[in-house]
Amino acid sequence: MTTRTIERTSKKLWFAAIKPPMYSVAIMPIWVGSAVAFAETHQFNASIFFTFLISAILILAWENFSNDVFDSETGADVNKKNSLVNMTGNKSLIFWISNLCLAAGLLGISTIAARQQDFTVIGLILLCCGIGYIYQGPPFRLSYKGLGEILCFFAFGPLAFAATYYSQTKAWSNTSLAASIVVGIATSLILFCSHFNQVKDDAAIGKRSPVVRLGTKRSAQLLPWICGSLYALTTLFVILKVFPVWTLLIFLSLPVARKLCKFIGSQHDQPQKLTFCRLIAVELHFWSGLLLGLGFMLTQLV
Ligand SMILES: C/C(=C\COP(=O)(O)OP(=O)(O)O)CCC[C@H](C)CCC[C@H](C)CCCC(C)C
Ligand SMILES: O=C(O)C1=CC(=O)c2ccccc2C1=O
Repeated sequence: MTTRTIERTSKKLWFAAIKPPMYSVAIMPIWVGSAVAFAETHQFNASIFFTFLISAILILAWENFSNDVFDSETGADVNKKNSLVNMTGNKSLIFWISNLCLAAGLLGISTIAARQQDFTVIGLILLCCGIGYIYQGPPFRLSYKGLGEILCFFAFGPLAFAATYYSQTKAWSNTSLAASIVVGIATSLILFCSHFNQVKDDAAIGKRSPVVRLGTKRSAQLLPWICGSLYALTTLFVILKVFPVWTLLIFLSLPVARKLCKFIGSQHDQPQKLTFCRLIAVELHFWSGLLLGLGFMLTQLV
């Protein structure tokens, strides 16, 4: 191997370890939640929005860095080249960087609570962090029992949306709750898809992810239903007048949903080919969230 090839491979490995595209899962609840708040109240506090955004990214960095730390203790990541612990060989460094990210993220959220003189937002985010911990940390490790997708739904759906909406308005909203269901499902879908290429390693260490439990064929058959639910729920909420008609813009993300179902459906039994299927799921989450939020913004702007 030439020095350039080594450099390129190492860059790719760091990119896969830090996973920049994945951070859209922290951004979307804040974007859509704030868009719902703007559509309903015409209020938008940019400084709260950006403080929340940066804090959420830092909290997700904690979740991901500590995931590599905890997985290094169970053997889940023995074959994972892009684990930060495997790459640096320094578990305690990654552990302390993750804790630093958590502390900085929570500090940011605390400044929002202090400005509002109200502990609701920090309370909700602490609940999200608790969910993040029981997902992967000892003695719980609920992801090993196949409960990750449900936890993920609540953290990135109802809880993150309630915190975002409350940070902008100091109130609650049924529309925000409905939007959180759509975004929560899209987020859990990413986690579900990320289990296809790990199915053998997961089964070997007794990690009962939904794909291990159901098998890759039945899991792939479920995908069109999960993707379809994003569009069916949005249409239902528009018919019930919970969502404005502009939110039907979400249908523009349908080709990405189709690409995801086709890609996994045709090679569900070849896990080595599915390493990047989570990126298509991230793409679907990104476009569906962006368009849904835009739909809410347009009701005020047009
Ligand atoms: C770390 C997560 C998935 C990776 O899991 P896995 O071990 O299967 O994958 P690897 O192969 O990469 O090892 C995501 C877990 C999500 C968790 C259920 C909920 C996290 C909540 C966040 C802390 C909340 C951030 C919300 C924000 C909007 C404030
Ligand atoms: O590494 C991963 O596979 C994931 C990381 C992550 O932060 C996340 C967040 C929300 C849903 C899924 C995922 C992942 O799959």
